[in-house]
Amino acid sequence: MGFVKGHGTENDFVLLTDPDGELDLTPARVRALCDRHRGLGADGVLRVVRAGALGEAVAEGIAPQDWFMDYRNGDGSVAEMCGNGVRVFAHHLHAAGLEVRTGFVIGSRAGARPVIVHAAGAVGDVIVEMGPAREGGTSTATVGGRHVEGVVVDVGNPHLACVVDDVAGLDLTSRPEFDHDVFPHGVNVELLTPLVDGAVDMRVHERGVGETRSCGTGTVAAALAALHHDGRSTGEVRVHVPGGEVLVRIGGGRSSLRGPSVLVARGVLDAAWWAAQV
Ligand SMILES: N[C@@H](CCC[C@H](N)C(=O)O)C(=O)O
Repeated sequence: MGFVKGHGTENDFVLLTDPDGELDLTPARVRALCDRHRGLGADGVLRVVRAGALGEAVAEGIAPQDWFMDYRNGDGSVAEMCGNGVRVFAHHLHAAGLEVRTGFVIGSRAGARPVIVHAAGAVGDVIVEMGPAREGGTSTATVGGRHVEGVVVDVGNPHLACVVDDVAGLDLTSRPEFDHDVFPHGVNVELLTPLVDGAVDMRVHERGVGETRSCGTGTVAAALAALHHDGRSTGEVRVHVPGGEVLVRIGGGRSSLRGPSVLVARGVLDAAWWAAQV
């Protein structure tokens, strides 16, 4: 079976192209692929499948012939959406000749995500319409022993985006403690600086992964929290993450994410190794 390895601002993925949905992608196989010692190493897996090939019902705005991003976290869990993943997914579709249009829809469990591919060369450049970023009040978490407060944001997946004064100093080695009544299915926790000259610095602890070098949906949540902290509800924010920079726009009940994508390698999984990972 062929694979592609890629990343978006160093949030890295293994892509498995499975148009007809034939792959038995078990949690154990996802964990093995993502393991940085016994597998290829990645934060998550993107299965590239036609929406119509999925047994599950897909959301409004997604046609059976659309490509669907079946996203899995490195721990094997399923997540609704991945903003960096969508950009890498779109880049891969172009590079593999599976899509020739520059503007098209990618399906996700959070709904249809229209993309525009501005470049699909060595470094891709993709804008994703991320849908509404819904604010749901405030909540708290404990991060490395420190109490933090943040904005609850639904970007299709759950986030707690916290403006703090020392992003670099907080310990994200272990999973933040959070309010399970507010986040019954877990949460991605972002730490960010206040908005200065239209930009913030952000770090993230991702549900199902750990600290990663970027999280696209997290940057949208962070932009909303930064604007909120600045007394605004709309605007454009450059989000600096350890793995690079993305641009988020929020306004008119919608959000968009623009950023790079890199396809690193193409290869073939060993059939015996794959069969042993059940
Ligand atoms: N890295 C992704 C988000 C992946 C899913 C997340 N860990 C979750 O469980 O919700 C992104 O770029 O958005």
